[in-house]
Amino acid sequence: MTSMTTDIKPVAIGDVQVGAGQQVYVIGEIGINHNGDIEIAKQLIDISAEAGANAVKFQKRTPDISTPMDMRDKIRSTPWGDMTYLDYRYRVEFDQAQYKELISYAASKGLHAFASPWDVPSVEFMEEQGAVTHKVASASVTDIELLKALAETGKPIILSTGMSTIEQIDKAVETLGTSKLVMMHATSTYPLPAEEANLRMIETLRDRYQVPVGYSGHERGLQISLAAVALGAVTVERHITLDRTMWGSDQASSLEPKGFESLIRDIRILEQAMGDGVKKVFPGELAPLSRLRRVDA
Ligand SMILES: C=C(OP(=O)(O)O)C(=O)O
Repeated sequence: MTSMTTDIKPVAIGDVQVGAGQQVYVIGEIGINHNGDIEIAKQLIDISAEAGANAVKFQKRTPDISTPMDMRDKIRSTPWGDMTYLDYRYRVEFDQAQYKELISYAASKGLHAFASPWDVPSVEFMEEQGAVTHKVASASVTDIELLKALAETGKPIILSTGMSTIEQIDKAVETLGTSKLVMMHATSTYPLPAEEANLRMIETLRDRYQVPVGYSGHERGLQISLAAVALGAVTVERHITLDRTMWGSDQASSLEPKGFESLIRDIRILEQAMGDGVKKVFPGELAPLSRLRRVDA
């Protein structure tokens, strides 16, 4: 258990409380690293369950709406041949039946499964799936129409804050409300260089909005995510992949199975190690005390 105690109340995500004093809610971000292949998605769910994660996450798009106009006709080389960016976006989407299968597969492994919907129909899509929560991707912070649709679901919302100004975040929080909000500090550089991590934002966001704050990381390695936990991050999300050399834009800045497992192992150790900040003499110190201390006071 983490020990950072504040007055900020935890937020219930399904059957799990997310907040200070609770287990860190670790999310394996599958995103689009499945490359449209349901078997890869299932393997990434298996990996998350074996690593001890709490949830897996997908990205859900209606490509006709969520793909920026100037990107649509650009030609992209893909494992399925050259195609427009818009066609590629369709190629990596799952349909309702596939999501149903993935969400129940995740549930059978004890994991929540949800998505960041990138447009209003995708909110409806994930609502039909009965998702326990929805995430706002950093790219969507300024999409007020989307945020309103998310607020209307009444579900807890996880708001990421990369590529955004504090004024844009203020407006997003105003639209979403704070009663069921978990925020995530993020910097959307892929991969994230340490000097852009700005982890002290975790405290800034917590103080400013008085909601639980986590961390969505895009760095290589584990140190920055672990430091985020030491600074009180209540949730950690990392992209995961079967193999960093696989085709796809997020694969290189993702964690492979062993890395994700090490990350969660170390997060669970940190939860215990942070303590409560109240000075005490621990039982393990008594023998060294009697052996080493010369003057008793
Ligand atoms: C891109 C996403 O998240 P983040 O902004 O936290 O990286 C996402 O959740 O789809």
